[in-house]
Amino acid sequence: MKVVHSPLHARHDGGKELHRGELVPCFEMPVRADYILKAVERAGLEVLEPRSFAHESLLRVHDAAFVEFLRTAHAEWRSLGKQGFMLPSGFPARGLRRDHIPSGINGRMGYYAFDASTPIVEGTWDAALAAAHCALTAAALVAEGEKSAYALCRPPGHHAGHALYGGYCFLNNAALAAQHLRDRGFARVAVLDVDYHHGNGTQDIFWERSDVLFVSIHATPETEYPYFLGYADERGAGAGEGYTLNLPLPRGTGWKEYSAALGASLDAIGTFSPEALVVSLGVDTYEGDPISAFKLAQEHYPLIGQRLAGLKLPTVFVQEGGYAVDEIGTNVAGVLEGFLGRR
Ligand SMILES: NCCCNCCCCCS
Ligand SMILES: [Zn+2]
Repeated sequence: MKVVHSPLHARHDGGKELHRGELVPCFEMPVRADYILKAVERAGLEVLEPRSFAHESLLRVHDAAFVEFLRTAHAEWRSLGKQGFMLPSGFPARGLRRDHIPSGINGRMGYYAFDASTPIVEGTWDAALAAAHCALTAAALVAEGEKSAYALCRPPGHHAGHALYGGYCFLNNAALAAQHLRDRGFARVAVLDVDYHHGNGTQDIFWERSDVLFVSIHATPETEYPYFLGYADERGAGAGEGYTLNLPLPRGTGWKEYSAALGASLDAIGTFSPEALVVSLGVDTYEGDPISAFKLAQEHYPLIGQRLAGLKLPTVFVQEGGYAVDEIGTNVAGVLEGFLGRR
C-alpha cells in the first residue's frame, strides 16, 4: 500500500477555533500528520508526494464560486488590512436569506461556513489543495492497478459539502477520490465513513446519486457535532434514494456495538456490489480522543482494517479526524496493517 503525503499540509496552521465558548488553538494541528507519517514509515509503507491535478478536478464535486472563495479569501482579507486567521461571525440561519451571496468578505465567509471551528489562514488554500491532490493521487494509483492506497490528508474533508466548509474541512478529499474512481471507469463506488463525526459534506455531495453509496457510522447528531445531519432517516433523494445509510450510535459506544454497526455497513456495501471502496478514515473514535466520546481501544483498529479487507475491493483510505495526537499514528497504522493482513 502506497502512502500519499504532502509537506504543504503544514501551511494550514496558526488559527484558533471557538470551543466551549473560548478561542483555543485548533485541535486539527500540523503535528497530527507528522505523527501519522512517522507511524506509516515505521510500518515500512512507501510514501509519495501527490501528483498535480487540474483545477477542474475540484469542480467535479464542488461549486466553482465556493472553490474560488476558498482560493482567494485570505488574500482579500489581507488586502482589507486585516491579518491573522478568519472566522465567521454570522450565518444564513433560519429566517435569513440564502439566495444572495453578500459581496463583503464577512458575509461570504458566513455564507460558505457552517461553524466557527474552521479558521482560514494565509496557507490554508495551499494545504487544502495539497490534501485534495493526495486523495486524487491515491485514487489514481488504485485506478492504475494498486489494490489499495492511503491519502494522508490534512486538513480533512468529510464535513465539506458541495459549497460548504466547516468541521476543520475545506475540500472534500474522500468525495474527490470517489469521483475520480468514477471518472476512471469504476461503475459503482462505496464511501464508508468511520470517523466519529457524521460526514455531512460527503452525504451532501452524493445525496441524489445512485452510483456512489454513502455509508456512515458516527456519534448521533442528537448530541454530537455536526448536530444537524446524520440521522438514520436520511436515505438519499431522487435517484439517490436508498444510497445513503446512516448508522448513528450513542456517546460512550464501545467495540461490541461499534463492531455490530460495522458489520451492518459492510453488509450494505456488499449488497451494493461496488467496484471500489473509499474509506473516510477518522480515528477520533478512540477512547482517548479529546473532543469525542466513543470507547474504541488501540487493539480495535487492526480489527477494523481486517474487516474492511474482507470486502476484497480496491480501496482508497483518506485520512479524516483523530485528535489524540500521541496515539493517532498507532491507530491509523493499526487500520492499515490490519487491512494488509499484517496485524
Ligand atoms: N465542541 C465540539 C465542536 C466540534 N468542532 C468540530 C469538530 C470537527 C471534527 C472533524 S473530524
Ligand atoms: Zn471527526
